[in-house]
Amino acid sequence: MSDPLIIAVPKGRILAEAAPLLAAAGIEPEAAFTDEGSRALRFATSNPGIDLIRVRAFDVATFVAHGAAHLGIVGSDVLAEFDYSELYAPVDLGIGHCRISVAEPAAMAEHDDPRGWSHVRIATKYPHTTQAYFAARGVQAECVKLNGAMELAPTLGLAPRIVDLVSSGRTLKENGLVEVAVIAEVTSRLVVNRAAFKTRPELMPLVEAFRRAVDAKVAA
Ligand SMILES: Nc1ncnc2c1ncn2[C@@H]1O[C@H](COP(=O)(O)OP(=O)(O)OP(=O)(O)O)[C@@H](O)[C@H]1O
Ligand SMILES: O=P(O)(O)OC[C@H]1O[C@H](OP(=O)(O)OP(=O)(O)O)[C@H](O)[C@@H]1O
Repeated sequence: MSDPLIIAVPKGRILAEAAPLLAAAGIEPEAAFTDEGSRALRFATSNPGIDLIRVRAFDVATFVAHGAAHLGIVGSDVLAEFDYSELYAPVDLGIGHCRISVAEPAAMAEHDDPRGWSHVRIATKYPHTTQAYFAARGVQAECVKLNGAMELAPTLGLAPRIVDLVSSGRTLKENGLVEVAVIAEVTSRLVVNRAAFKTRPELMPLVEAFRRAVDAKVAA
């Protein structure tokens, strides 16, 4: 028998939305998987041919692209930032809905015209996405890379604008910022390592099981 298939799932907010989809696709992980207190990183499932690993959202793409995991669940924000050619993203899972946007202090937005920008300094976790977005508009973007709490950057003078994920808008509001442009809508995708897809025949029915689980959720 070949080694188990490894599915990489991000810890954090996606995990709660992903768990019912995994169950609907016939993957029942051991209880520790959804226990935030557990320090384990690899988990058995009801299927002896499938194990789950719980990693940081950005690392899901890295594990799958390098073939260390065969399948993964990852936000389209992460996929766009890395643009790994080894990843095939066949199913939009319809979870993790948000958008990636440009934001700035409310007072600045009152007399700011994005059409007049020629050079911008941006604090973000997404420097490639940011540069590509602005370059397509003829604007040079200088990025300051942060891993979180981007919203602090404008008031502390690190960068006047940020590019970050927005869902309810509450984080921006509570930090005195407003959204001035939407770069892209974001949902989580099922990703597969392209080489593994050719060599592991069990992957195709698994991808189809996820597709059916998403269709059933949409129809419900
Ligand atoms: N507010 C949100 N609403 C909906 N989906 C979100 C939201 N924020 C993030 N996401 C999605 O969830 C993924 C993981 O985000 P999360 O905030 O849990 O990670 P993180 O805290 O940045 O991760 P880490 O702690 O590993 O750095 C994102 O890549 C995105 O696709
Ligand atoms: O528009 P909202 O509904 O307020 O959501 C947006 C926030 O959600 C994400 O952060 P998260 O809560 O995952 O925390 P993080 O800073 O640890 O990534 C994102 O980075 C924003 O800060």
